[in-house]
Amino acid sequence: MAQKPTVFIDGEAGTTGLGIRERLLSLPVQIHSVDPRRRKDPEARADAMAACDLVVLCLPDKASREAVGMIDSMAASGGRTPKVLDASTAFRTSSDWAYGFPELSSDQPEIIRQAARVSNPGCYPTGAIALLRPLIDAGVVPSDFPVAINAVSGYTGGGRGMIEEQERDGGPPFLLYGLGLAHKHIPEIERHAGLTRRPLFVPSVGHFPRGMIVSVPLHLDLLNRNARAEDLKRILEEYYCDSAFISVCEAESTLIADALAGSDKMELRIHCNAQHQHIVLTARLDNLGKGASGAAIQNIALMLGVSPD
Ligand SMILES: NC(=O)C1=CN([C@@H]2O[C@H](COP(=O)(O)OP(=O)(O)OC[C@H]3O[C@@H](n4cnc5c(N)ncnc54)[C@H](OP(=O)(O)O)[C@@H]3O)[C@@H](O)[C@H]2O)C=CC1
Ligand SMILES: CC(=O)N[C@@H](CCC(=O)OP(=O)(O)O)C(=O)O
Repeated sequence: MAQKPTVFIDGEAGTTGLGIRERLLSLPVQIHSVDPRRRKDPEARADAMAACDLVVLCLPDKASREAVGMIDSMAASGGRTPKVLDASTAFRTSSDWAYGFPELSSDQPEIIRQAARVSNPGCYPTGAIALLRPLIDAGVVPSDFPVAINAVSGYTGGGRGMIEEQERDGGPPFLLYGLGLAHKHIPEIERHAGLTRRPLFVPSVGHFPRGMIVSVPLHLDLLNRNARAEDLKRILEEYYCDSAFISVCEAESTLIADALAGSDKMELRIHCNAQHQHIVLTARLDNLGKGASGAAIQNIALMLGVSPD
């Protein structure tokens, strides 16, 4: 029997690392771990990287950059190097990294399959890009449209620090943040949605563990091609008709943010008031599911050429 490919998760004990580890059990791969006491020891990590086919970086941005530096040094000294999937924000707009959103275009799965380095999308960008990219590609939303994006995330989006804080102290019921209007996900959304004007982005966090809604309000009469809500819905339905993870659903009068907690799926909706020519596009997902570990598993399967047992 052929040997199973090996995967090392650097940051295995963190929120995203644990989610990926759990989901890896569904793939025919072998997990290579380091002794937990040496999990931050560069030598132990370098040995693990040299021994595996794919390393998944589930680290803060700075530590991710350092890990990629270690792999670059291994390559420079002629060593065997693993493929890399990075969960941080560090390389999501780098042109020499593939963007790990298989539903981005029909070419994207093959791009990911061939790539040595893939960046896993951010949780908020996953929702925003899924809504906007098809409509921009279709020419309905102009690429320079002044887009404003609102979003709410469960507190696990803030990693271990925020989880401990919210679970220890109760945490505020709802908190608007990123009010300097310079959230780290804005360049990623702009680039991969195909926008040429920087979008406004206002994130928030609620006192619930996991779940997310990303909303994009638009004035229908400012869009191209006299588009109606039905046209936008049809564009999204055609774009995602082959996706096992993204579905286009009927509008609802209310949306509960954590309804997809524990799932790797994402639901897109178009809410419309035709009389006032107002629409709101919404994406609902689990920030730790399709927004992190679920997407990582899709990418790992493509990068290693494996599928669930
Ligand atoms: N949580 C989420 O919803 C999402 C997170 N991400 C991204 O994934 C990455 C990880 O985030 P998340 O899992 O939430 O964060 P966590 O804080 O939960 O986990 C990070 C892990 O990395 C470890 N770590 C930190 N520095 C080093 C180092 N130098 N060497 C080895 N291990 C190290 C931490 O250990 P210790 O705690 O001991 O410091 C911890 O176990 C981040 O870049 C984040 O932006 C992406 C999508 C969604
Ligand atoms: C609630 C919360 O704090 N969320 C995080 C983003 C979470 C995340 O997943 O960011 P990456 O995908 O880029 O790692 C934040 O706003 O910085």
